[in-house]
Amino acid sequence: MQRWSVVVPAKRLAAAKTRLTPLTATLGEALPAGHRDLVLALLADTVAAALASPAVGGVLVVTDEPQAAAVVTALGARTVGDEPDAGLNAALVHGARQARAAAGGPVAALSSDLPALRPAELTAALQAAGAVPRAFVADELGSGTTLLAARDGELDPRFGRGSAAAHAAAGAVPLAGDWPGLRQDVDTPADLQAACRLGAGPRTTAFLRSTAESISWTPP
Ligand SMILES: Nc1nc2c(ncn2[C@@H]2O[C@H](COP(=O)(O)OP(=O)(O)OP(=O)(O)O)[C@@H](O)[C@H]2O)c(=O)[nH]1
Ligand SMILES: C=C(OP(=O)(O)O)C(=O)O
Repeated sequence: MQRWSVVVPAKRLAAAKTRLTPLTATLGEALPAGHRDLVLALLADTVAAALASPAVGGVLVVTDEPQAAAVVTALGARTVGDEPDAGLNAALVHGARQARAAAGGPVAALSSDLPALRPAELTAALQAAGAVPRAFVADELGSGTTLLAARDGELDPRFGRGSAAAHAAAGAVPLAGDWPGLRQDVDTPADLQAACRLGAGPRTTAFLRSTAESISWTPP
C-alpha cells in the first residue's frame, strides 16, 4: 500500500477554536485550561486515528505550541515549527515541503479537529487520492475541506472559507466516499454534538465526561 505523509496544522492554543467558547465559557475560572484541554483532545484523537491508518507513513504536526507538540509527539507524530508564521496555508506549505524532504512520496494535509475520524476512512480516502495527482475531501457542510492530498507535485493548499470550491478550482478532484468521521470537523458546539453522535475518540470523550457537570453540554 502507498504510504502518505500526513501534515496536520495546530495553531497556538491561546488563539484556537474560538467558536467553541460558548461551550467552554461555563467553566468559569477553569476556562482557559479547559478550553485548551478540549482543543488538545480534538487534536490528539485526530492524530491518533491518522497514525493508526496503514496508508499513513507518518504524521507531521506544524505548530509553535509546546503543549500541542508534547501531546502529538507522545502519540508518535513528529513536529516542525510554524514557519513562516503567516497563517494556515503557509504553515501547510512548509509542513508539506518538510515531509517530502524527510520521507519523499505523497503528502496530504488533514484538519486537526476530526475527533470521530476512523483509521479505515482515512485509508480509503488516501487510496482514492492515489489515483489522481491532487484530490480533496469536503467537510460535512460541503463548503470546507478536511483532507487535501497531493500524490505528485505541490500541495497548493487553499484552506479557509469556501476552500472546497477553491481546491476544485485549483484542479484537485473532490473525493466521494462515505466517510462521516473524516468529514465531521468541529468548529462549533453543534459540530461537537454531531461528532459525538458518530462516536468521538477516547480523549475527546474523556474530556466531555470529566467536564459534563460544568460545561454547557448535553450528551447526544
Ligand atoms: N500551524 C498553524 N495552524 C493553523 C493556523 N491557523 C489555523 N490553523 C489550524 O488550522 C485549522 C483550521 O483553522 P481555523 O478553522 O481557523 O480554526 P481556529 O482558528 O482554531 O478556530 P476559530 O477560532 O473558531 O475560527 C485548525 O486546526 C487550526 O489549529 C496557523 O497560522 N498555523
Ligand atoms: C479552514 C477550514 O475549515 P474550518 O474553518 O471549518 O476549520 C476549511 O475548511 O478550509
